[in-house]
Amino acid sequence: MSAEVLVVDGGRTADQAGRPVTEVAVGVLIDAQGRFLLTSRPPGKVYAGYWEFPGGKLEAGESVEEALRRELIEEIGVCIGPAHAWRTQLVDYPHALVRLHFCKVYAWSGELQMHEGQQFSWERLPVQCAPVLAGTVPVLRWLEEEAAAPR
Ligand SMILES: Nc1nc2c([nH]c(=O)n2[C@H]2C[C@H](O)[C@@H](COP(=O)(O)OP(=O)(O)OP(=O)(O)O)O2)c(=O)[nH]1
Repeated sequence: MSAEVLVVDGGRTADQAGRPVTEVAVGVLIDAQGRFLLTSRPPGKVYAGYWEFPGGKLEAGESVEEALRRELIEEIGVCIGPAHAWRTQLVDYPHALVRLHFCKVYAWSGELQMHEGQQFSWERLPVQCAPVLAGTVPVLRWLEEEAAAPR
């Protein structure tokens, strides 16, 4: 868990009093070869074309795992098995203050289908996709740290 706020695209202060936090469930899908899935943000969304891990906002009453399961069916056509809560990161964008709940996922069913016009790529470190969304960059660092010192 990171207590720090990552401030992106602007000089806002770290004082977030009164700003609503949007909760976001994010899946780090890891395949049998140790690769992880990145997808590009669809046309029409903020930061369109930037690469990220698939996921989306929690709806009212949903848990992170429920939201992630719904979002991945909607966005990439797969039904995930267990979502293992991994790290959280608070990110202050101009458009929103978001709390990203990153989960590792090792099992899913179905074939990848990009339902929103995204691109996808199975990646290893260092990633070949660019640009990577600012709120996604810390995840690559965490993966590097784990690769250097596996638990
Ligand atoms: N899915 C995802 N979102 C991320 C990552 N990193 C990061 O900063 N974000 C931010 C971008 C957005 O502000 C927010 C996700 O919101 P979104 O707009 O993609 O969610 P959504 O699919 O529910 O969108 P919508 O229903 O409003 O169209 O989280 C990441 O790795 N994956």
